[in-house]
Amino acid sequence: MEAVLSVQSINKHYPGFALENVSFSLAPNRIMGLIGKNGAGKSTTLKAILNMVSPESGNVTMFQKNFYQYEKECKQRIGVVFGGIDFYPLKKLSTITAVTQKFYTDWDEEQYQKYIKRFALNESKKFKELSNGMKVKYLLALALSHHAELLILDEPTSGLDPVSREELLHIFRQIVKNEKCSILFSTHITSDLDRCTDDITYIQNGRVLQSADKDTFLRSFEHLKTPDDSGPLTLEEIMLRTERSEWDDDITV
Ligand SMILES: Nc1ncnc2c1ncn2[C@@H]1O[C@H](COP(=O)(O)OP(=O)(O)OP(=O)(O)O)[C@@H](O)[C@H]1O
Repeated sequence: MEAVLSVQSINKHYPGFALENVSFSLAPNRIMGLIGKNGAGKSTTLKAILNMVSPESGNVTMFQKNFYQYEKECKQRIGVVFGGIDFYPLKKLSTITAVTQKFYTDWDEEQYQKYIKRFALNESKKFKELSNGMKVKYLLALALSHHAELLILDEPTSGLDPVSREELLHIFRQIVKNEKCSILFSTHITSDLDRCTDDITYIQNGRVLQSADKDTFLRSFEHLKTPDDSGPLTLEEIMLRTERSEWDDDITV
């Protein structure tokens, strides 16, 4: 099946950091987790995909179209949530929603009201009056209310309590099952991936270390097992051991 998102050899340089030849693809109705330690390049990858930062080279194909050429058209079909963006802090949620819904031709008010209720959000509050978790939930409600076929989410679960996180992961699974939608989200929380993802892309120092379906991904790190490990390694163990071997290398240099 044709990928909904194909990222091809993206390069982006900052002083002291570079995304190098970042490539991966996401098939329809799949959830992909983007993992990597702090500063590995997860947000920069998502921003480069969305042209929020301009990559020096590389390409992004979304819905079989060149995203950079058909950006406006593609953006109608996606939902995007980035943490830490306090847009319109002094505006009430109802006002922000009124502006947002004008942008989307496929806005679904019933769906929006369903999520507002489910997330227990008060639309008469100002954006800055929301807690971090509530901000994420509100932005998700907006993203989920125009029948997006692809959600791109930067650490959507990081500000959430365990109950809300569980609920959100459940919603992700429901969306992918019931609607024509794929999800790409970055996270630090490896248990999110255990519970929810089909595919995993691991970024280390701006490069894709591995990108595959979860089983293939886990198998490809079996070399990190020691004789003391009876079962398969967890994702947390894989990350810890991969990053630790880097520290060991640093020490011997
Ligand atoms: N606008 C910018 N100018 C210069 N350097 C930047 C800029 N944005 C990001 N960087 C650098 O790029 C690197 C990757 O940052 P990025 O935010 O993509 O990492 P991340 O994997 O999302 O990290 P975290 O898990 O901490 O959010 C970091 O070294 C960061 O300092």
